Amino acid sequence: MELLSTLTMKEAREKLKEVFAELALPVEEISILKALSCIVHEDIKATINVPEFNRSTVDGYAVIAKDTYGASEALPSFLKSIGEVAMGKSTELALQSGECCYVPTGGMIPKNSDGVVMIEYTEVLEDNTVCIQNAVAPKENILQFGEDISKGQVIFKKGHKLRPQDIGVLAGMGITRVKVYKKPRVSIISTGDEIVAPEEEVKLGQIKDMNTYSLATAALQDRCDVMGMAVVKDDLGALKKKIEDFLETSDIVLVSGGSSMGTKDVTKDAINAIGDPGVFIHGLAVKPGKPTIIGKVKNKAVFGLPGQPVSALVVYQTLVTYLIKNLYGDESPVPYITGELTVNIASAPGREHYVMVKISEDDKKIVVSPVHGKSGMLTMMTKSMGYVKIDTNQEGLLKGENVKVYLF
Ligand SMILES: Nc1nc2c(c(=O)[nH]1)N[C@H]1C(S)=C(S)[C@@H](COP(=O)(O)OP(=O)(O)OC[C@H]3O[C@@H](n4cnc5c(N)ncnc54)[C@H](O)[C@@H]3O)O[C@H]1N2
Ligand code: MOO
Repeated sequence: MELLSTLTMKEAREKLKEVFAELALPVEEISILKALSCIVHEDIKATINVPEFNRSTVDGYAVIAKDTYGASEALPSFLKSIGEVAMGKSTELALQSGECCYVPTGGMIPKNSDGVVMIEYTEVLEDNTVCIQNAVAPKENILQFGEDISKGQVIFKKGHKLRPQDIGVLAGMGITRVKVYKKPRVSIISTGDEIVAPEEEVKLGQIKDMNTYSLATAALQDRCDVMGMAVVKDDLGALKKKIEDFLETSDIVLVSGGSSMGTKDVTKDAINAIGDPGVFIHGLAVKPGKPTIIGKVKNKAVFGLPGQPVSALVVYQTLVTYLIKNLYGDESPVPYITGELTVNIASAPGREHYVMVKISEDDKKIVVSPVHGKSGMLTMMTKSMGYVKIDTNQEGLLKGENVKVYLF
């Protein structure tokens, strides 16, 4: 009997990157309001300086810093006010030594001024004299020309994922449209004679479909367009036909179930029957997720994920997300936090082991404890906040050890 090959996760990722190196996503130009979480397709350079003029960061009096040295409540400096800067207006005012000028927060600093004293440290006396009760250093309370963004500087590199603050910066430079990668199109099939749709009645021996839904929403979370979802019986012809249909509109097809070596496990044959090169990985040295299949047909990716709901989602997160990020050129690491293990966790060497864990705060420490269960129990994942990785050759982790928890 043909046995599963057992590539390590690292080897599988390298292979995935190599095989799908040509599978580039198309690019589109969209409004920045639609671009949240989109991946920037080319370096974006600043088109202007921000700010474009020296700007006060407080309400107060623009001064020549030297004129305020040593000033305090007990021993103030007295400066002559030469006027006021209006918000949103340019000013021609210029300070001479011994002079000051009122500026609102965000207002333009008059010529020769190099500091602003906050209004609460000043008092206006008669004859436009202002009593200054606090000293300021040069550049204090001023946002300098180009200090935030300087024209020509690369502000977002190709591959950057846009967040709300990034969208704000683009708007601040007058860039209202950006070139980003189009979303990858993903379709999902669950196979199994026992699987019924969630809204249908189950007979004894049948189960309601979880995987189509958990995988579709995982793909949405990865900013994919979900093109199709279907449940198919364990039938080679029917599965082949459904995969082919979905390949017409999708970049990636996910099949859950039928990935193992049972007589009814037809996913591998269905992928191979569609075309070359077909399946190039069957079996990973990971737990859960051992009977994973990966194939390439019609220059697109087809994954055969294990049917067990936890295994399907873990393989999705460790491999499918990896491919999607690669298509985007998104090199951001998987977010993790570190914490201290509350118990020993055993692991059989030979497979990289992903252990679902809970995180809590105890005595100002982050503590990590395993959530027990089997890969058929999806609630094991709903009770978890992430997973801890035990390397292939490690026999386990020890209580008190600091571990990385990859969050999901
Ligand atoms: N002789 C061997 N048997 C098994 C091996 C092996 O290496 N040798 N591997 C085991 C591991 S590990 C896993 S994981 C499973 C994966 O098998 P399949 O991918 O073929 O999955 P199925 O047999 O179709 O289903 C497994 C399990 O999950 C339930 N399931 C399937 N699809 C769904 C769905 N859409 N929603 C909810 N639950 C689903 C299904 O009813 C089964 O209970 O193989 C082991 N066996
Ligand atoms: O290793 Mo399988 O993928 O969990 O039960």
